Amino acid sequence: MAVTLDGHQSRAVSMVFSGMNVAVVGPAGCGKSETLKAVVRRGKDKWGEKGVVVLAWSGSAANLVEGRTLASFLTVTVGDPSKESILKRLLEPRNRVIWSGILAVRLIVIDEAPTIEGRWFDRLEYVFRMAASVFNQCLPFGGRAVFAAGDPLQLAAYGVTDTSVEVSACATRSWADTFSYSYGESVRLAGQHRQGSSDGLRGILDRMRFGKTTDADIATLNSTWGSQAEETWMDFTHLRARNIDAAAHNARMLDSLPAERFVFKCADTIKVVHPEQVKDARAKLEKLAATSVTLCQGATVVLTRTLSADLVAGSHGKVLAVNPGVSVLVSFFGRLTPVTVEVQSFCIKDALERTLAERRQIPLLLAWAITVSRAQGMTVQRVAIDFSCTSWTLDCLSYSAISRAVSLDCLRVKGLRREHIRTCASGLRYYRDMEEEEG
Ligand SMILES: Nc1ncnc2c1ncn2[C@@H]1O[C@H](COP(=O)(O)OP(=O)(O)OP(=O)(O)O)[C@@H](O)[C@H]1O
Repeated sequence: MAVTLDGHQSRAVSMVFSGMNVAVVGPAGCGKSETLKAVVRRGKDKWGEKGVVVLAWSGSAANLVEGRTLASFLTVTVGDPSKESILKRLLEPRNRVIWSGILAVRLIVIDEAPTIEGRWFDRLEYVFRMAASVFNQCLPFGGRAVFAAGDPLQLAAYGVTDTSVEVSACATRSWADTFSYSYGESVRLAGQHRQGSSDGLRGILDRMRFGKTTDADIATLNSTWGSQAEETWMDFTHLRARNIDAAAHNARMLDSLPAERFVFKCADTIKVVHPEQVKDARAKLEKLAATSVTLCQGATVVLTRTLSADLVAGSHGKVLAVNPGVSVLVSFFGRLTPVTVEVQSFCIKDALERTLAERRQIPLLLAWAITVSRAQGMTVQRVAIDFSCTSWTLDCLSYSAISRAVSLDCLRVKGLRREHIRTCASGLRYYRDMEEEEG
């Protein structure tokens, strides 16, 4: 069910339909993704399904908003081609139908935009600009409506740091052209919908975001772990910096359950033929759904795909029963009735929605622990983070992790030290420049 937007969210939506490009930014939980969903709904009402494209960098972020990855939209299945070579390929006669799909797009919607590398944002902008009439080629994205959402003070694109040559999408010239001057605006959302203000978590996060964490904040967060053994919080999701650490925790927890194990093995259909494309397709399928998922009764799982308006990707629950290879009965936290989750099809498609590769797999993963990257964009009802068990060197990683929680009550933190809290200079610069623009 759609939420009722607050004043800032509604204003951002109205701006898009009055002809402005809009980038909504703001802290975790201020409602950027909900605003994005409202823009998509209204855009589809106005321009139809084909008139709106929803994009994100990672498969998991795209899944959360029922969108596509940038690379699949641009039909780049291999390598790191230049914007000119992407355009050249799209203009080939064999890609005529894909090109006409791009021509039909009137609204481009991008979630978690700061996680996109600058060069990929430039490529997307260039392709859309070249797909416009010659009179509109001087306009960003060829004059199409553009809406982007994300927080430059959360996780940046992979490999993008303050000293790297590559920058995040929001530090590019094409971003500035799209969302400033007379074409658009960067809009800061001021609501806070994930964390209530009552128990102090919101204040702690506000300070952490700008590198102003106090010793008292660190002590408050570390005091949430208490003296209980972590095994007593079976419904808490542990967040880890790296896949390998999340997998190790899940394996340990699975071993502690006495129930019979069931392995869901994926079934792949690959429709591309070139060996490099096949390799790339397999790597992308792996990001959408695991090769094999081992489950048993009592396991904590996360849904990796939105099944209905009130059962969204990121929902956590406990396995009640397994129908091997077919379905899993899950009791999702906060729902009275268990849900049967069936094996689903995960596809990599080209710009015209033609399937390049398909993986059939159960849309569930063991979720005693997940990575912060996978959790980005999610609200996680109960979060546990042991900072002493993995490395937390990435900028903004600690903030991105802790901000998944809804309150101090629903958070367990251990081993947090000042050096774990890193902000990102380019993110700080983004907000400072915005303030200067706003006067
Ligand atoms: N206007 C609203 N009224 C009620 N709930 C809302 C509203 N806007 C957002 N929410 C809820 O608040 C939570 C956080 O919202 P959302 O995911 O849109 O925030 P976000 O800014 O995208 O967060 P993040 O930066 O972590 O991705 C979600 O559970 C969402 O449904």
